[in-house]
Amino acid sequence: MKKIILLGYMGCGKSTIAKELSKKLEIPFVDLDEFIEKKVKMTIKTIFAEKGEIHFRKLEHECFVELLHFTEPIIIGLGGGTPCYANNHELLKGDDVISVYLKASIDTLVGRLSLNKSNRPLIANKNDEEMKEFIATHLFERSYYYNQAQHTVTVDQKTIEDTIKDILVLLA
Ligand SMILES: Nc1ncnc2c1ncn2[C@@H]1O[C@H](COP(=O)(O)OP(=O)(O)OP(=O)(O)O)[C@@H](O)[C@H]1O
Ligand SMILES: O=C(O)C1=C[C@@H](O)[C@@H](O)[C@H](O)C1
Ligand SMILES: [Mg+2]
Repeated sequence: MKKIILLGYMGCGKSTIAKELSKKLEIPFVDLDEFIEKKVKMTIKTIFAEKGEIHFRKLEHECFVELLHFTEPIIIGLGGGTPCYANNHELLKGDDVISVYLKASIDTLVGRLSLNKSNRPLIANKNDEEMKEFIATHLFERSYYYNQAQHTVTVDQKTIEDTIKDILVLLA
């Protein structure tokens, strides 16, 4: 069984969808952000604050490669920025992986992230208006990398179940 990789902007639902998909397929789920946190025994927030983003991106790449070397099937939920650094987008195209971009509109992302931003260092200090502008620009810059995924599933106005169904169709 190939490794399933879910990717997309912060708040698109990678962790949520991966957890549910993991239950359905009975394949373990590894969240890259959590894998990094366990490995270095620091939260992402603290890594950014104390070591800086460049250090985080290096760690993120190393951990992503480590997960791809696991021999057993796994579902990997990437960090929001993972495909956009260290040529990680090239790793989305291998024969041994199925990569799925969970595509969310700016409004969907702002709606979800405004409720829960304190642990997301890139947006933690922004109000809703600033966040909308930031996400619009950032999503535009990142789309090239997200679009390197083998598949795209749109998540706007869909329940978690709807999105899972769309992914299962791709995997069938
Ligand atoms: N299909 C959905 N419908 C409604 N809410 C959702 C859906 N998917 C996720 N959410 C909600 O959106 C929020 C963000 O989801 P989640 O944390 O899974 O995103 P993420 O892509 O893993 O973000 P990050 O990159 O920051 O880790 C959560 O509060 C979650 O409950
Ligand atoms: O979009 C990003 O660059 C990030 C998303 C999160 O998943 C974390 O990996 C971190 O907060 C950076
Ligand atoms: Mg997540």
